[in-house]
Order: sequence, then C-alpha cells, then structure tokens
Amino acid sequence: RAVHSYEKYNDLDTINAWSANIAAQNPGLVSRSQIGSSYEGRPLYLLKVGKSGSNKKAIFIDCGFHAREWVSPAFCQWFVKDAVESYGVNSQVTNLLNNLDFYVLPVMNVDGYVYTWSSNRMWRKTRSVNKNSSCIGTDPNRNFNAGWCTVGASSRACDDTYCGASPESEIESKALANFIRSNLSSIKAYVTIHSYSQMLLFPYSYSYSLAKDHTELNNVAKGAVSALTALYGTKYTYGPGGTTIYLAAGGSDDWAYDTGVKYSFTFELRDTGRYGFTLPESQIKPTCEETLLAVKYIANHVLNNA
Ligand SMILES: NCCCCC[C@@H](C[SeH])C(=O)O
Ligand SMILES: [Zn+2]
Ligand SMILES: [Zn+2]
Repeated sequence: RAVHSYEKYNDLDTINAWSANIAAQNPGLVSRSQIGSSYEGRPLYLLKVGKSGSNKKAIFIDCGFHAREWVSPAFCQWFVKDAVESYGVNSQVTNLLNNLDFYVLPVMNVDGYVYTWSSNRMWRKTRSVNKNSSCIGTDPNRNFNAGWCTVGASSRACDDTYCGASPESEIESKALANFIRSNLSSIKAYVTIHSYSQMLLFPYSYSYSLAKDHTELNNVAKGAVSALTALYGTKYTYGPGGTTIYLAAGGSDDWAYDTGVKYSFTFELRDTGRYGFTLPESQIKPTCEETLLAVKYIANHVLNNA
C-alpha cells in the first residue's frame, strides 16, 4: 500500500488505513465507526473528532460525494490532521474541540472514488447497476428527498445527474441520511465538500425561494468567505445554490436543511476551471489551508449561536 501524504491524493486503501491510524493514535480525540457499506461492499468510515463529553453540539462534514473531485477527500484528511495537531496548542481549535464534535466522512462515494483511480478519472456518480439500463450509477447529490428530481437533475440513467430510481435509492445516500436522522438532536450543521468553482452555497438549490434562515446563512457565508480570501486572495462567490450556481434538486444540503439542520453549506473548492477536477497536488495545501479558515468560521458561529 502507498505511503499516506496530506499533500498528495491518496487512494481509498491508503485513506482507510490513515483513518484507522489517526484514530488509534489519538484515542482521546478521534474515534472511527462505520455508518454503512457501499453498493460494491466497501465500508463507509466515519471519524468523530472532539474531546469526549456529554450532549455536545456536532457538525457533520462529508467529502467525496462525487468521485472525480479528488481535492474534496484531501480536505477531510487535512481537517482531521489540523484538529489533532492543534488540540492543546491553538486555543481556538482547542475550544472548538472541547465544545463541539465533528463527524467527518472522508469519502462518501467510495466505489466511484476507486473507479476514478482504476478506470475513469472523470467519473462522478456511484457505481450501482441501474434496472433496464446498461448505464451505471446515480448522482448522489441528486438522490436526496428534497424536491427530488424536479429540477436540475435527470431521470435518465445514462446522465451524470441521474437522480436515481427513488430518493435515497443509493445505499450510500441512505447510510448518510440515516446517520443524520439518528443524530438530529446534536447535529447543528452540515457541510458537504465538492469541487470546483470556488463557491460557498446554502439552501435552496431545488427552487429560487429563500430559506427561512436566508439572512443568517448569507451572513455566515459572507464571513466564512472573507476569512478564506484573507489567506491567499482566492476569490469565492457565495449565496443560495439556485441563483449562485444552478438549480439542482435532490441535494444533501437542501435535505439536511429541511430535515432541521439549520447551518447547511456546500463548498465548491478550487479552481475555476483551469485544472478543474484535476487540481494539481501542489494546490492541495493552499486549498485546504484557506478552506479550513472558512470551516472554522462556520464552526465558531455554530458554537456561539446554535
Ligand atoms: N445541493 C446542490 C448544491 C449546488 C450544486 C453542487 C454541485 C457540486 Se459538484 C452539484 O452537485 O452539482
Ligand atoms: Zn460535486
Ligand atoms: Zn462541483
């Protein structure tokens, strides 16, 4: 197996070995569980990061929804590294980890991720077999029960934005939704990491109607983006998904929000198209460092307001 590096793209086996190790090496801060399995039978590992305590608020962060967006899982790994390195050293991180738990799902679409390493670097969807079609996979970010398949999604199995046979048809979507439903009393924020476009998005994408918490979410996004931009000058846009990027129904962020997770955000990381999904490894560090500032901004807002 390859050596793990935070500044390289790691294959799934390496990421799974890393998550086992980082939990074993930081027992007071990190624990690993399995929330389910993928279509092809791979485990979906979840890391819980935070100082053990009772009835703490939690933030759920997932990466790797879309297989080709390799910088996304790189960020989840970077996030956990920063947490364990900074605890007891940096007062802001220590405060966050004492008062919040972070559930980190390093790779949601494990089958798709493996497929981008073995067969097709540009694969997006899951790898499930579709009935009555030779085309494989569903877009997990069109597969949630939020305006499902009404707009900005396809009902054709061969399309990259195929919404699936039904909401939560994908075993991976079901596992994620079940975990959040079972932990609704503690999960105050949902952050899902994608690439590329350099955007910070929040509900709704399934319609142009404003979320009831639009003003607050917009202000949080504004603050998070300025924290991000302050580091290297990376320009981000932010706003409701529908008007900021495109209408897209069935998204995990809209579903989480309508399910009661008020602070729900989708990140589209670097870049704006020069490299796109094949962002060079030299940009992993700066991308993760700047994104970390935005996520910490959100976490602090949640800690003070949720
Ligand atoms: N829930 C939709 C959020 C906005 C679209 C996000 C992008 C990430 Se590649 C998409 O799923 O098309
Ligand atoms: Zn994506
Ligand atoms: Zn994207």
